[in-house]
Amino acid sequence: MLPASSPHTFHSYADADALATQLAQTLTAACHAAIDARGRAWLALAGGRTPLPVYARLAAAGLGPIEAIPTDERCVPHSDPACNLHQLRVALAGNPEITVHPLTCADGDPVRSLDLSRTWLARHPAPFDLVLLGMGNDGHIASLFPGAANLSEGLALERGTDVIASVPDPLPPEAPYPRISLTLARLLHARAIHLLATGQHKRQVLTQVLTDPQCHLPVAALLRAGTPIQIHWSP
Ligand SMILES: O=C1O[C@H](COP(=O)(O)O)[C@@H](O)[C@H](O)[C@H]1O
Repeated sequence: MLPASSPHTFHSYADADALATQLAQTLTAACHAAIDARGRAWLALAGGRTPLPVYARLAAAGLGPIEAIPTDERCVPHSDPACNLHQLRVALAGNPEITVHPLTCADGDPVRSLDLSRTWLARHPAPFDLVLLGMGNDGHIASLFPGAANLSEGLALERGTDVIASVPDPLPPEAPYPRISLTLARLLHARAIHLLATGQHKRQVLTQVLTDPQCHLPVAALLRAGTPIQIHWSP
């Protein structure tokens, strides 16, 4: 899957269950190392459906203090099942030592949410101990969508803006909402970065990105940034 010169590592699993078990062990080990070194683990965790079994396994592990934020958020109320914060908190609820902080206001208002997330991230500048990213069928990562008007701001590699508000164009039918997203530069400010994808369509997207230099999907910007990424895939 990867050219010999690639800085990345590709992990292929027999099925989604095996992927979730192994990836949860990897997250657990990273959290233990961070807690031993710095007293807490500091994570950015993908939203969407694919990582939820990983989070359920992580919540079941004996860990220590973990603070996390979503990599991105849908601008909906926190009580809405489409809210990444909501899903993360539900999946991690079994472990009271894990705190997930919001990127948005409780009502999901995009303008005030951008202000909130910028202020909050400015106060929390430490590199993430681990970033777990998902990927959409359209090659988006976090909420950095191919058709967004301000995508270039979100993908810029110079540190400056930690978070952007954007509107996917077209809106994805499964989650048609304005978004708040960490920028690629902020996501790369991390000790370890993992990318999670399941299914044949997402594998084709990854293959295209890794083999076609003319492919300019957001996930391509991640994989060409020069930072080693651990890619996890299963059917
Ligand atoms: O909208 C989003 O989509 C991606 C992928 O989600 P999945 O359900 O296909 O796993 C996700 O990584 C992102 O955090 C989320 O907001």
